[in-house]
Amino acid sequence: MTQTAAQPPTVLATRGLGKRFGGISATCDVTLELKKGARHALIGPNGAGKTTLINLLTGVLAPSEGTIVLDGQDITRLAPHQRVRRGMVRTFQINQLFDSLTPQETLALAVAQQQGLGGQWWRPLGARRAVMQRCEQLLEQFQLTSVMAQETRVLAYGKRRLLEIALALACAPRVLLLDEPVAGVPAGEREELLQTVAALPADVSVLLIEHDMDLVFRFASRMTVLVNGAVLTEGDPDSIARDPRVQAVYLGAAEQESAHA
Ligand SMILES: Nc1ncnc2c1ncn2[C@@H]1O[C@H](COP(=O)(O)OP(=O)(O)OP(=O)(O)O)[C@@H](O)[C@H]1O
Repeated sequence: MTQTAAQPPTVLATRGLGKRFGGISATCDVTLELKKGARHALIGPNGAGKTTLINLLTGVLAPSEGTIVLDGQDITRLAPHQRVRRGMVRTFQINQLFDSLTPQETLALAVAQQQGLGGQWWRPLGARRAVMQRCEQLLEQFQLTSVMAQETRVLAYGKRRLLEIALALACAPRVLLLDEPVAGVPAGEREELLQTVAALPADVSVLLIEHDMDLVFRFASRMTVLVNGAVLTEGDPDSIARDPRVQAVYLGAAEQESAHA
């Protein structure tokens, strides 16, 4: 009898997930499994339904049908903040940071909240030390130490994106949903961001939505391809790159784009 390696457990799963906007099916019967520690990418051409799926997972949108299960518990009807509390955290395509706070202040607030101290992180000395230690770790991990005391409004765009991911990690996620982390980042600032994304903690399961195929293929060990709201196929990067259906979808999308240019 051959012995198969034990599969990591599933952290996040959707079953038959669907979302309709009037006559449009933005998400159609999506069944997806994110394994513990996964580096999983969700790809697909414009309008494939990636953002809608993330909005369903995070609770911003309610599904028309189907279920979402996090760590074995049905979270389909939970509000976004309840999902964050259970360990599902996202970043956004567009920066959602407070411009007048510094990276250090931003992270201190999030870490204090996560450690149950609310806005009172400066009160008990021991607790404050724990908050500041975690902040220092995050600032270092995300190459933000040199700019930690500058207002976020003056930071380079790549640094702002790094702060966003650091902020998501400050919430101690079990599942991290990264929504186009390099979108809008100038070429010169991309490498630092790519490396940081690649070095995210191994125990955090990551679902990445990304247009930049360079990042996708460097990062992901598993990929799901969405087309017209439905799963076209799923597999490891090699099999996805070789799949003629995937090539046809991307080629078709590129031809449409150049025809409209
Ligand atoms: N609030 C809405 N009302 C009506 N239609 C919507 C709404 N949100 C999304 N759609 C439609 O659902 C489909 C999927 O859109 P979605 O934004 O999820 O795709 P996407 O893969 O994230 O696209 P992109 O890569 O361009 O961000 C599109 O046809 C879009 O027009």
